[in-house]
Amino acid sequence: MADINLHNVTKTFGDYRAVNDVSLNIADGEFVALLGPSGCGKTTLLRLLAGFEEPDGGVISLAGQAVADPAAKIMVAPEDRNLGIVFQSYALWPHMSVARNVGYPLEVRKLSRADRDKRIRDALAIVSLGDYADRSPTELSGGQRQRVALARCLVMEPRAVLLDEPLANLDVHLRETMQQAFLDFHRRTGATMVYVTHDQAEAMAMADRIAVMDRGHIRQMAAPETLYREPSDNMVAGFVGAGAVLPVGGFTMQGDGRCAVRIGNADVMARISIEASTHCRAYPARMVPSNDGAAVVDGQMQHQTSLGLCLRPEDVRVDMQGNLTGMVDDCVYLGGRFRLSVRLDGQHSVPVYADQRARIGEQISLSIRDGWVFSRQEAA
Ligand SMILES: Nc1ncnc2c1ncn2[C@@H]1O[C@H](COP(=O)(O)OP(=O)(O)OP(=O)(O)O)[C@@H](O)[C@H]1O
Repeated sequence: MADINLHNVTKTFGDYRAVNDVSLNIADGEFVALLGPSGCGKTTLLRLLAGFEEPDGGVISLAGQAVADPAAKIMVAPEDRNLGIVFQSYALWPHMSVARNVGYPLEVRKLSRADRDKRIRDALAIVSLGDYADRSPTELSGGQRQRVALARCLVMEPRAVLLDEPLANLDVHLRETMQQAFLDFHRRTGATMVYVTHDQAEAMAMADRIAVMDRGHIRQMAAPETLYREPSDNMVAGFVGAGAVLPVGGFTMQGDGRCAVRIGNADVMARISIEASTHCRAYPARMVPSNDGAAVVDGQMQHQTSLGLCLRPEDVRVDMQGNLTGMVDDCVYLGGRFRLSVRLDGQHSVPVYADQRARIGEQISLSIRDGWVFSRQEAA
């Protein structure tokens, strides 16, 4: 298995930059998801890794060795990169048994019968299909077929496995089962895996780290919980997890990476990104004493910057003593609890989990116990 490195990689179709100056490092054995809306460049990035597309600029390396570097006229062919690739369509031969499908790449490479049989047995065991070796693929479910496709790429002992929306054709229930199958596969093989999806729940459930893509750029690459709790910008905050972003006019630092922001008539305590706090401190700042005697800094926005407060449903509570009030816009039963959408100021809605159903139009009090303040300015 191998680490994967991309340095300033660009791919243009006509005058459209489908992949725009992307740099990222994927560690040996890491499971990384490429996540983003349709057309953001995920598949193009995967195809560049696989060698099906040639970059216009930048360098792609596998295990420290350049496999694509136009400036140095290096372009290693897909079959020489030794990568396993799994697509949405399983591409199994219907007239061959499961075992023969899995072992076919080894036949092509003229491995001995004994060698082939052992590798096929091991690969089928890893995807829990040992008992299905003699079946035809037509006698398998969609999830089982996808596992055969995984086993087939595993017999080649690839340096990494690239997966392009492999669950897109499966129903919701099977997708969940298969997520677990992919996780088991990853744990058992220690394979480096790059997984393309536009489904954030799928990416969050499986990946060690997620690269969020938008219009050819990587907006943020981080562990799922970091993306969720500390999105770097508006696009990531909106795309990953349910939540709301409220505009913030200014903040008061509290000295422990937290700040107070004014929402309506209430002060809300929130965590703040270093970028947002330093950017605003560049503006003439004022040291003022806080109630407990610690020094605090008043931050105000520069004109060209805007700050956002990202709130997740678990940050907000229905609270009779809460100092915010709003009107219930929506109430959805999730099983065990309700998710409300509450409009705070006639303009901005926040998500809230509640134990009880609320009436649409009802006025309720809320308290906010956490949030994340970030700079809403996005890279071009
Ligand atoms: N061979 C091509 N020729 C011209 N344009 C292309 C080609 N391949 C991709 N594109 C364009 O590049 C952009 C990125 O496409 P890509 O398939 O990488 O997106 P994606 O994020 O995988 O989307 P989806 O989730 O819908 O598959 C799109 O605007 C697409 O139309």
